Amino acid sequence: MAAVVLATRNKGKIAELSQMLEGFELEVLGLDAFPEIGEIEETGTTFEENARIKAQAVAQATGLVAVADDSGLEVDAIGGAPGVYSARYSGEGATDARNNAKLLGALDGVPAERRTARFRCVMLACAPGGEELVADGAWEGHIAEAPRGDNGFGYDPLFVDLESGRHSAELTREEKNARSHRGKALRRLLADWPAFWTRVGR
Ligand SMILES: O=c1[nH]c(=O)c2ncn([C@@H]3O[C@H](COP(=O)(O)OP(=O)(O)OP(=O)(O)O)[C@@H](O)[C@H]3O)c2[nH]1
Ligand SMILES: [Mg+2]
Repeated sequence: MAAVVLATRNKGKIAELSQMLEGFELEVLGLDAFPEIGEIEETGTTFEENARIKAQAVAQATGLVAVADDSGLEVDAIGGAPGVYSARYSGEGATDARNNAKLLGALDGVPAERRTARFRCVMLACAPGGEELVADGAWEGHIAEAPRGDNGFGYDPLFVDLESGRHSAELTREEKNARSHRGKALRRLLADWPAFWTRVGR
């Protein structure tokens, strides 16, 4: 069976992507199968640049097609922050809890109608020869005043889905994948996957 490696160490992403890739004729490997690959520094200034950095590094190190996801939260009232810095928003040793606390502090006093936000994701596949396939997705919502729900990861307890009014962390994995930035990006990537796979000679 054809193999791809997910170029991420984020367990939340791996769980969501693995579920969506079930049923495809693909062996999906994680970075834990390649302990020799160290930390990959995300030096880009856009989601696409960072996705490319991660996918290229892993494709070159493994000789396999690698799929990277670079994603983040854009909050309008604070100029689109934390954006590409979402994972590192609260600085050195950032955790989801500290990132969420910092975000609530930054939005202190901002009324509900100005708390609009969206998640963005760029999904990028890279072959060892450098050929690539890119897709993106966005998910509109707003930032609540207090967390709710236990599912998901990152800012999911604070992010409210525009359509359903539910916090992302209240959605099941299936419900989140059906509407999320990551779900949209992956479905777009998979639409062009057969042609890409032929092009890279797999
Ligand atoms: O509540 C959330 N629900 C989501 O669905 C989601 N998607 C992204 N994010 C945030 O954006 C960062 C990505 O940064 P990121 O793309 O660099 O990933 P990461 O550093 O966590 O792992 P890696 O893939 O780089 O190894 C993450 O850590 C989160 O803070 C999310 N938060
Ligand atoms: Mg990262």
